[in-house]
Amino acid sequence: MASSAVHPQRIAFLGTGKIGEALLSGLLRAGKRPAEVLVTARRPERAAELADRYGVTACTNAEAAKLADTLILAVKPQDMGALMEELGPHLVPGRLVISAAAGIPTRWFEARLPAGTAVVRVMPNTPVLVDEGMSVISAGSHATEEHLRRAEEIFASVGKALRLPEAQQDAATALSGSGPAYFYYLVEAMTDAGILLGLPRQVAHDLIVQSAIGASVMLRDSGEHPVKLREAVTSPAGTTIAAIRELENHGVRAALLGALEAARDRSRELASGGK
Ligand SMILES: NC(=O)C1=CN([C@@H]2O[C@H](COP(=O)(O)OP(=O)(O)OC[C@H]3O[C@@H](n4cnc5c(N)ncnc54)[C@H](O)[C@@H]3O)[C@@H](O)[C@H]2O)C=CC1
Ligand SMILES: O=C(O)[C@@H]1CCC=N1
Repeated sequence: MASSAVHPQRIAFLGTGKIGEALLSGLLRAGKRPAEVLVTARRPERAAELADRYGVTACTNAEAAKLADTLILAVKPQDMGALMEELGPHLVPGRLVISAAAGIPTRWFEARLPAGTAVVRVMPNTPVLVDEGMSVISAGSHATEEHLRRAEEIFASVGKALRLPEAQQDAATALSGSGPAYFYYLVEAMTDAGILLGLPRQVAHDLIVQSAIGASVMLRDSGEHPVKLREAVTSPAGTTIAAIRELENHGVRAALLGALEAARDRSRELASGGK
């Protein structure tokens, strides 16, 4: 998925933690020149470490606001209010502001930035680290087609990028933003099950991870509905149906419906940078 077609513009990451660094590394892999990338962090040692590791330039939020054409905001929703206070007075008109924060709507940023600032809301996920990210992109009220294309160019360089109406961002956050965590959780639980069945931990891990990779590639490439793929594994009176009966008895399908609803609701609660 990585391409070398990233726009020759200066991009700043404000708050370069887990997702910020994942995006930064992906963008550099995709061909973005380190000289065109700025990073900020709360702790100066962290910014210096990133500058050292990636060859990018560490700076303050105020400097980033003046120097960068595109600012990618990747602090926690709870820290976004403080970041806006630092940025607002320094932001030069004409900049593109991309927020990766869960929950916070574009209108919240527009109310805190110079009038007319283009804001794009993006929900990426951590597989951007391996160029298999899923990023959902929505325009704020001053973002033009050109701004959306610039955001798409950044996120499509590290996986898939999909435009959706902003009203669907909280749902997308529950599905793809948090999604990788659900799969890791399943792998962790199934590895424990392997240990219960007497396998060494590493063997159990390898069996489950390769099964997950095989199943993912089939889901992506076969064109078959997941039900069909599952039916092909489920032999009459066999082992798989015995396991599925247990999953149904424990309400795993209902638990997933409730879990994703809870994630969507939490995203909504974060709308005002809430606690
Ligand atoms: N981790 C994930 O999988 C995803 C996270 N997000 C969003 O990305 C944002 C960051 O999440 P994570 O990377 O998980 O959190 P994190 O805590 O790893 O990263 C946030 C970073 O921002 C820094 N920071 C806080 N205030 C700052 C300031 N004023 N100036 C400069 N740096 C500052 C923190 O020191 C920290 O390093 C959140 O808004 C989250 O909703 C979105 C998609 C996926
Ligand atoms: O857990 C969170 O709030 C962030 C947003 C999506 C994934 N991680």
